[in-house]
Amino acid sequence: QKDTHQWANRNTIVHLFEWKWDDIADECERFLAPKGYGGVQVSPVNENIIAAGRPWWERYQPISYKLVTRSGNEQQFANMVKRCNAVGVRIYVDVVFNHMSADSSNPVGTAGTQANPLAKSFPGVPYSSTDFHTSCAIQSYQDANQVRNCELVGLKDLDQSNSWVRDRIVDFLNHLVDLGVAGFRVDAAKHMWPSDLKVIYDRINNLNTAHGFAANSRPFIVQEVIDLGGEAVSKLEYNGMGAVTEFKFSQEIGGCFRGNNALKWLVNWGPAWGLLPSSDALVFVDNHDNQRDGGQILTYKTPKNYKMATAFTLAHPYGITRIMSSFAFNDKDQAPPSSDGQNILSPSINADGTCGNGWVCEHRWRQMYNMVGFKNAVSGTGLNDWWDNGNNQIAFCRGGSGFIAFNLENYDLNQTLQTCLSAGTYCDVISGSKDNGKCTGKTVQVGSDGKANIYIGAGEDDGVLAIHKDAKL
Ligand SMILES: O=C(/C=C/c1ccc(O)c(O)c1)N[C@@H](Cc1ccc(O)cc1)C(=O)NCCCOc1c(-c2ccc(O)c(O)c2)oc2cc(O)cc(O)c2c1=O
Repeated sequence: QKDTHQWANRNTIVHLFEWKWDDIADECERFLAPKGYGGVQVSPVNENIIAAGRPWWERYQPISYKLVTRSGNEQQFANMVKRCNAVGVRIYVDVVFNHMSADSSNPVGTAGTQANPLAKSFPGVPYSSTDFHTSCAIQSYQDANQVRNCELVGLKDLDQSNSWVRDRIVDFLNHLVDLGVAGFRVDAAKHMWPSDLKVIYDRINNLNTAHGFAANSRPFIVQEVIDLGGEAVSKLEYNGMGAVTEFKFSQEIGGCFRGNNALKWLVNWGPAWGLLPSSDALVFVDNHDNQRDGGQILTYKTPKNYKMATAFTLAHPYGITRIMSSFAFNDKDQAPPSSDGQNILSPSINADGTCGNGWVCEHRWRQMYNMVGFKNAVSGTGLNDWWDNGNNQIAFCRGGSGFIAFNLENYDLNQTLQTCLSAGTYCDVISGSKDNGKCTGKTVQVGSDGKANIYIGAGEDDGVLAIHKDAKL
């Protein structure tokens, strides 16, 4: 089921990776709702293994479906969902039900539950060995059967065709729907049979009307399918049942905004690039996993290019957009910020609205939240009036509601361009904001012909200029 977002013009999701429930609730009220974010993807809510050094990926090793993690307990989770829904910010839960944890000596979970992965014994659910596939290692991603029926890096592989397993998963998901969540990000969907997933999705209840959802609303499902081509399993096996993470988006947009592929080629950005149909594609510049992979993927570590790629992602009509909000890391396994090695440290909020305590809070960067406002302002329009200089300067309109220009050349962009906007004075929402009736950054004068002089210096911080109807003086 593909459910249209509750608000056609508030549909950008932010992944508040590793944030605690109480902090997310605060962020919904003080920042996300006022800035027009539509939803939050939260880290896994179910009990996970306690691994040495508390690496971020320990949350992807389930011990049970008890709602107790380092982000908080069930009461705190329920409270967060209630507070965020109350201000129109939806909650999407990262659910891990392809597998349970990998082998480790007498592991304990974040709710204090014991397990014996070697014996495929997880009494906290309970699961026992008959609920798992016979152990085999995934040796080839060219064999679709191995990818689904064997163990991903030693993680005990649940058999979703087994009715006991299906019941436990459905109960887990329906418990979350009852608490008011709007949908799910299905981890490692590639490793589960589409037919089994379909049965499970169809058994999820309609969203809880007590939380403001219209009657008969279906959960919004995003399926994590890492498919860059060349594997036996295809993203096209999953996009009939819900949205799918489009990793090719990340890859290609990184190449373009690193300067490895001219921006002018983005004129036909979308399915023509081998990407999923727009309404099926969950798109992002980086995610919690590939931001650690290096390569083409852009991250907060290269801020100018990252802001340009994010601005393009939010300005372009293609896909369902998700913003990554990270904690700073050097080592790829690094744990989220902590002052005692056990508890997660809350982000601090600086006077200028940025975060401290090791949290990057990309979603709080002006260039990001102002582009969420741009995306909301241009809702319902297409892309028109594309312009480029034949290389790394591009610009386009969104109907008569918005205009954006990019300069990735090592020389200035200084052109009179068609902005498609009505005559007047506009604030550039990249170099500043419209604040109390004035522009804190650049001002753009649009003439009665819709044209304006657009200037983006080669050395500027951001390489983008964006104006829209809600940023008009
Ligand atoms: O790097 C990691 C964790 C990565 C990871 C975690 C969650 C995700 O949603 C994800 O996409 C990746 N984990 C480290 C450490 C690790 C963890 C567990 C383990 O048994 C062994 C090692 C690592 O080096 N992992 C091996 C390479 C990454 O291989 C993983 C993939 C994965 C990577 C590429 C693919 O094309 C693909 O289909 C799956 O998905 C996971 C999903 C999980 O739910 C839990 C996992 O441990 C993993 C996972 O290890």
